[in-house]
Amino acid sequence: MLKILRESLLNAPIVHRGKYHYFIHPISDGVPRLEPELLEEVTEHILGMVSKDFDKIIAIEAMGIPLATAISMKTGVPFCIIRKRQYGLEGEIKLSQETGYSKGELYINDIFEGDRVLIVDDVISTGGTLVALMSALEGVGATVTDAIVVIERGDGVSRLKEMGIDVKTLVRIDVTEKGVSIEDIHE
Ligand SMILES: O=P(O)(O)OC[C@H]1O[C@H](OP(=O)(O)OP(=O)(O)O)[C@H](O)[C@@H]1O
Ligand SMILES: Nc1nc2[nH]cnc2c(=O)[nH]1
Repeated sequence: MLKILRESLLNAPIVHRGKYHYFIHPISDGVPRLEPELLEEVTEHILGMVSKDFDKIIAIEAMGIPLATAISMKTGVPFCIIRKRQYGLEGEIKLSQETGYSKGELYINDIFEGDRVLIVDDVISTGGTLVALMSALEGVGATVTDAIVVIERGDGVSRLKEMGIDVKTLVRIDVTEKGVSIEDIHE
């Protein structure tokens, strides 16, 4: 299980963003090319981890989008993208996103009180993005049925756990200048 994901992570190149060792992988970057077999392996696995019914899928721009598209087509459930662009629609919510290597704004549209949402994303690292997103969704009155992220690095998952938020991941990795190593994989 997750054989293609495992192999592709072990072959991922590393680049430096300041002091941050940034791995490059089809699921988190769309580079090298994302083969349909890998997308199929990962999205099937995500669906096997879902614990409750949901009526919207939420994906964070950019690399949550291929995951949400594939899950939407498999389930028939629509997806909303949390965008880095402001639209100025009524009810739009602005979030500040801070990762290990970037800062910026995200905008939520078309999520309302009572929505039952599945969050999917490619990577969790510091957890900053999900902390901001979860608190905004709570403010709206939406219920997060599951938050599932493919690749985990750093302490984001434990940081969210301390706040009472459970995030499921498929694989936990460590990244050094030499490359990616796999610490734990959800078989
Ligand atoms: O746990 P954190 O430290 O908050 O990092 C996780 C975020 O970093 C990546 O997004 P990025 O802003 O790089 O966007 P991308 O999908 O456009 O590459 C990833 O898609 C997560 O949204
Ligand atoms: N592609 C990629 N996305 C990330 N998001 C948070 N950390 C990383 C990383 O090292 N690589």
